[in-house]
Amino acid sequence: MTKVAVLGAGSWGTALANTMAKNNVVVNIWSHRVDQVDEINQRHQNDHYLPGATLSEKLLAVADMQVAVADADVVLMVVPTKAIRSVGSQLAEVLQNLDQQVILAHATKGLEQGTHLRISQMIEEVVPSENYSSLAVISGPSHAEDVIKGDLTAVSIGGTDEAATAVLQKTLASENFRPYTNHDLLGSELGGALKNIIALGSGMLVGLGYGVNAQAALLTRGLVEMRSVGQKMGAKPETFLGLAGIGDLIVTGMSPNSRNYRAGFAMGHGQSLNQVQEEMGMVIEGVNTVKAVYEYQQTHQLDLPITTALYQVLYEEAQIEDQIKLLMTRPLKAED
Ligand SMILES: NC(=O)C1=CN([C@@H]2O[C@H](COP(=O)(O)OP(=O)(O)OC[C@H]3O[C@@H](n4cnc5c(N)ncnc54)[C@H](O)[C@@H]3O)[C@@H](O)[C@H]2O)C=CC1
Ligand SMILES: O=C(CO)COP(=O)(O)O
Repeated sequence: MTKVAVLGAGSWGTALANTMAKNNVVVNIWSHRVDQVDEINQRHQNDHYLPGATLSEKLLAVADMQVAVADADVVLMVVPTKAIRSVGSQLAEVLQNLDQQVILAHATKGLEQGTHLRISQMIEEVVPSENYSSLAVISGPSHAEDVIKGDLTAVSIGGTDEAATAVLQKTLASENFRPYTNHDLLGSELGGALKNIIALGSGMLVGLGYGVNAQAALLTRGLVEMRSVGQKMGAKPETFLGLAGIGDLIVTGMSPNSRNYRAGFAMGHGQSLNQVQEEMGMVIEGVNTVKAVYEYQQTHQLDLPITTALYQVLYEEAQIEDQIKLLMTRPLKAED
């Protein structure tokens, strides 16, 4: 029987671990917080992150990473981007101590500040290659809040090792949860990271009172920006037409369950970024990703007007309405 260690017990780590536990996969979920470990094991809840949800009694939470990872076939990292290096370094030590090799996967959607690296590139820098047989990503349209309720969901699992992505697929698949595999790890990671930028903008539009025409325009032109960044970084353009691209853009850009959309919505209503971040209590990945992509475009001859507008709002105190006006009155051009 497959054993999986999920590292990170926020909303997404918990929802994925719970999906696997309900499939009779042996799952240990690691959290660095003992109170959270107790809450999951004793009350089968993780109330801060998934209020009202009852978790599978088969899901075991563990505070010691070495205990969680021992004998695991798969390690799935689901912490925010800014924690990937530190959790990855702890994992490296554990795998070295255990002299163990695993299938290594992650479900994190961001880019590193400063380096603009993808998550798998950061993992490669901190975990010795002898400790994992392959790397994969779980991406696609999947809010934890909907998955935990059993709402129908399809995700994509990107990775070049078909045997490994098939193992992940099997651990997650159910009548309600349908994972597809693909070979484009890079594009699947980027789709998940880049759509958060556009979701922030979509929330802002709705917060300001604009309608679905405006949202459709933003999401469609946003997809063009996602694809240009993706192509520049080496992704397959067709990945952006799949679950990890347009699929995730739709769910995150339209649903109030999205943290990025909600953050944008609150800013559209006049709240400051600081207020929004304090009140959310969960990671809003798009805020850092906007900065990483804005910086990347400066050195890579890209034209990303939506990303630039959002950077101005989030980092240069520009007014959202002024940026919308600038976007709408740019020189007219062909749709390419
Ligand atoms: N929430 C969702 O529906 C989805 C989230 N994701 C992605 O999954 C990643 C995680 O997101 P969420 O679960 O929503 O985040 P979250 O904010 O709900 O939880 C993050 C978890 O990571 C832990 N953590 C933070 N820093 C840590 C550190 N230094 N060491 C150890 N643990 C640490 C926190 O204690 C918490 O348990 C993000 O990249 C997000 O974009 C992807 C798909 C769906
Ligand atoms: O990636 C997600 C859904 O697929 C989650 O997005 P948020 O982080 O905006 O909630």
